[in-house]
Formats: sequence, structure tokens, C-alpha cells
Amino acid sequence: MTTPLDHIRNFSIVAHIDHGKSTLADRLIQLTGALEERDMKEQVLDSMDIERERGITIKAQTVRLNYRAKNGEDYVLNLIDTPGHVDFAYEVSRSLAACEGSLLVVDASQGVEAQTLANVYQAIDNNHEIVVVLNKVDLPAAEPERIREQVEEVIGLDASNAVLISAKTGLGVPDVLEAIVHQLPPPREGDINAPLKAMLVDSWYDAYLGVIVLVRIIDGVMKKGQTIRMMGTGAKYLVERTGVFKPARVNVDELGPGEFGFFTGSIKEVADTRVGDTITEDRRPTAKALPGFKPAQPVVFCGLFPVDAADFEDLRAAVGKLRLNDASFSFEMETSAALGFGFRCGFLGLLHLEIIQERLEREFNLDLIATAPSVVYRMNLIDGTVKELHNPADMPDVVKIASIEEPWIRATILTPDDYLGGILKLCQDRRGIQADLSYVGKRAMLTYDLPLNEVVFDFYDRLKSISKGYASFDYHLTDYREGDLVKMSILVNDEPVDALSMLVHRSAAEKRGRAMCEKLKELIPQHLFKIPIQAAIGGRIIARETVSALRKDVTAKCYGGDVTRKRKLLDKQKEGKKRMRQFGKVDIPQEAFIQALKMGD
Ligand SMILES: Nc1nc2c(ncn2[C@@H]2O[C@H](COP(=O)(O)OP(=O)(O)OP(=O)(O)O)[C@@H](O)[C@H]2O)c(=O)[nH]1
Repeated sequence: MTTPLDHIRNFSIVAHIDHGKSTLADRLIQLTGALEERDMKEQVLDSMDIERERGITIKAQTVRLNYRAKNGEDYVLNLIDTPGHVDFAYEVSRSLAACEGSLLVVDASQGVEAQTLANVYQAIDNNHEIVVVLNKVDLPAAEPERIREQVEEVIGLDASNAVLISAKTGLGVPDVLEAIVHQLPPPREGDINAPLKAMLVDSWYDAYLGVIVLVRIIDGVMKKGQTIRMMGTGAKYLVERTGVFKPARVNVDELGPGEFGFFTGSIKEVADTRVGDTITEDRRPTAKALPGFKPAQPVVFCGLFPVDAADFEDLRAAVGKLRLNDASFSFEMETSAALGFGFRCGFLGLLHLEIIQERLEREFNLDLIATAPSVVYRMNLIDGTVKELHNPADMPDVVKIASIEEPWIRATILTPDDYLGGILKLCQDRRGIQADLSYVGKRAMLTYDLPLNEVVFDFYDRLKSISKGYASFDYHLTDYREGDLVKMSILVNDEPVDALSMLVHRSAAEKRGRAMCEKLKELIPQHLFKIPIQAAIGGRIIARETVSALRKDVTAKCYGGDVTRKRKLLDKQKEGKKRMRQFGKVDIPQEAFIQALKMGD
């Protein structure tokens, strides 16, 4: 039996990172009895290990909660969890498009932050009703009244009904459930007798069930045995199972209008299911498809190569498997003179890159080398053609290039006043153009236009360290602008290491070249010979360092008969070697590739 529309509430929780979204979600799950106390692990929604360890939410999840309200009526509340990090803004937007309301969680000791703004504006764009939740009122530093005013002033939301809670202690959380029922609207449309019309919200690969597709039903019913059609791709599948997450997977007979749930069928790959597509019944299709979403565009690319060339096939299988689960991750084969066979991979941002690399290494047991991350440049060639450059190694001959354009972003940074000077300098050093500076209470709100190229490496780390972690940051891509960019090559022992070459602004080339050479000098171990490290633009050397020669060998101290000790040392050395890559005669450790790019200012 399906639930009547007016007893359904579909909502997401939007918040700045660490303001307590996952903790609140856990509480809501616990209060509605969806989980036994003993099953309640902290942050049940963050299911991947890496999410749990890093304390961030990557993939959007949903949970169905059954709630008996104070008025005695039974409601179905579908909580759609959204990721908080900027790299995953796309996942946020598609989750929001599938529901009618949001809880805006704001830390009552911190107030509005950059991602609070970015996320709540997205919710407003999606016509959401919004319940303001002021969290962490248990903290001595909490100032709910002040933050309530701030929410009204800065965001322009009515916060007079704001719910004051501590997600940690549970204080006030029951009021959140009542607010969901009374302040958020039920699904706006939905006709159970109309032809099936459902939105494909998400899909992922499950080792037992194959591809699981998360849907929001608009009209009609979805049930086992139906042949459904994806209106965008035209693909047809037989529905084998329908169900919901509570948060454990539970099968149900059918899904009706306004409901969230999943289905499985004989779908081979996540790529066959396009997020935002409209699903209908093949026999009795709906007349009009839903508007759909723009697919996520990778903005950062880098090469991933196995440390051991023999692992290439394993890497191929692993990236293929990951892609099954994450359609925003793209890859194509690449060969590098220095690194051999690997893949050029596209990511939504740096965090996404790190997470994928970590998953490949951890879940698939691979040793990888990641090359310098690069944004997508546009090359306007003299013959009038335009070429997109994902890899600095593929840069056309400079004489053929009329101009180069690079992507720019609009960044919003909120920071306590004390750190404003340092942050202005950072933005200025990164070729930023200030668009606005205003105040949110005692904090400065900076709006800057910046080249993405200057942000991908370590901007976020730098911002955090300058502001002791207090500044918050959010950005979106705006446009492409022409820039005076040059290709900088790095030579180790007189051989160019293509994996370390990058495009830089001419004005920053020398400084960056010097910093990279210095960093590499620290990272490349001594060898039996001297190793020059150079940075060059075209044929011109702009920086140089030298790793001096090593004299002793590791076993020199083990004279005499202690064979086991000798072997141990040699094994250890071999182990170390495994994580290195040979360039000509030089071993470069894996971490050098990323470390060399993270330099201080
Ligand atoms: N004192 C106090 N701490 C809280 C409260 N709610 C959450 N926290 C803590 O704040 C930190 C962040 O909470 P999370 O729930 O992980 O934050 P989040 O917004 O879900 O973060 P992401 O999922 O990474 O976006 C955790 O250490 C929580 O224990 C609260 O009401 N009071």
C-alpha cells in the first residue's frame, strides 16, 4: 500500500561542513526507531570507510522514517542526505531537486559560513520550504539568538520559528520532527492513476544486487514485473525488486507517488542509468519527461599510473569498477614516457581526486603515482581551431597557439576579521580579482574571482592554515579567460619528467619552478651520483637544485656474518623501491609527485 501524499514529507539537510548534519540525521533515525539502539553506529549514513574516517559525506543517501506525530497521524519522512563539500555540489543539487523542503542546520556557536550560503541558495532555487535549525546549543559559546538574527539578515530567511537543538545530546530534536511535518509541504503533485513517471535520483553498484537505482516517484506506481523505460537513453529494463532504505534495505511491493525508493533490474552498469533521467512504464508511457539535470563536468584532471607496470591490468579493472559507482569520475588511457601506461582521469575537484586515489589504493590494493593535477585549458590555435587540453604533456607547439584560455571561478570566503589581511594577500598572490568585501556580523565576506589553476593545488590548505581553520570557502566555475600561460617542464638528471610538467602563469613561473626544485631536492633520495633538478620554460632553465651523491650503501654497517639482518635491510630497501618510480637512473618516490605541487607561499 502506498502512502497518501499529504502524509509524506521529502526533505534534505543542508549545512556547512561540520555543523552537525550527519549527527542530526543519526538522531532522527534513532528517534523514529528506524534502528535498534545497538545497531546505531555513529553516522550510519556515511557508509564508506573513507567517509567515516575523514568525517565527510560523499555520496548522497536516503532514509525512510516512519513517524507518528503529536496529532496522532502517521507520516513517512524521506530524508535525503547531501554531501557538504564543494567538490560534490553537483550531488547536492540533484538531491535537492528531488524534494520539497530542507532543514538548514547552522552551528549556533559559529554562525553562517560559506557553504551555508551556497547550499541554502541552492535549496531556495529549488523552491524549498526551509526550517532553520540552530544546532550545538549545548556549547558554552553558542549564541542562538545572535545567529538567528544573522540568518535573517544575511540569508533573508524568516528564522522566528527556528528550532534550537543539540544534535549531540538530543535536546530539541523531537521538535525538528514536528517542524518537518508542520512547516514543510507534502509532495506538490502526484496521481496514482496516471502513467508511471519517476525521477532517477542516483544509482550505484552493489556486489550482490548489481546496479541499484534510487528513484523519486512522481506519478503512478512502480512494481516488480513492470518493464520500464528510461526516457533519455531509451533503455528498457524489467523491474525485479522495489524497496526502501530504513536505512537497511527493505523490499516493498510497490512505490507510489511522492515516495522515494529503489529498484533493481538487469542493469549492467551505472553508466546505463543517467541521473536526472525520467523513468516510465514501457507499456503505458507518460507524455512528458522531467526537465533533467546537467551532467557533472570534471574540472580537474590528472594521470594515475601503477608504480609497478605489471599492475596496469589491475588498475584498468579497478577504475572500471569505480566508475560503475561514480559517474562523475571519468578516465581514458594514457601513456607517459616516464610512467608507462596509465589513465588520464577527470574529477570534480581535488578532494574527489584524493578520495578516488585513496579508494584505488585501499580497496584494490594498488600502488599508484598521481601526476600534477591540471585544469582544462582551451587552446585557440592559429589555424582557427580550438583544442581542449586535459594534459600539459599534450600541449601543441607554442608557435601554433594564438592564445590560451583558462577556467575562472567565483569564490566566497568568510573569515574572522583578524585573518583578512593574510587571506587578501593569498588571493592577490594567486592572481585573484576582488569583486566584493562586506561584513556578516564580525566576519568579513570576501568575493573573489580566481583562476581555477591557482586554486587546485593547495589554496584550500593555505586558506585553512592562514586562518587557523576559521575561514570557510565555496566556489563555482564562472567563465574562461585568456591568460599568459606557459608550459613549465621539470628535468631530473637532465631528463624531462612529463608527469611533473604543468601550465603556469608567466609571472609565477620562476617562483613556482624554484619551489618545485627545492621540494624535489628534499624528496628525491640520494643516489650514488649527483642529480641535477631543473625547471625550464622551452629551452630556458629558470631554476636549478642538485641532490648530492651518496657515499655509503645501506649494508655497509653489517659486516660479517649477520645474514638475516643484511637481508632485512635489503628487503626494506626493496620495499621502499616498490613505491618509487625509475626515471632513467633516478628513483623518485611516489609522494614527490603530489608533494612537489604543494608549496608554501
Ligand atoms: N557540542 C556539540 N557537538 C556537535 C553537535 N552536533 C554535532 N556535533 C559535533 O560536530 C562535529 C561535526 O558533526 P557532523 O554531524 O559530522 O557534521 P556534518 O555537518 O555532518 O559534516 P559533513 O557530513 O562532513 O558535512 C562532530 O564532531 C559532532 O560530534 C551538538 O549539538 N553539540
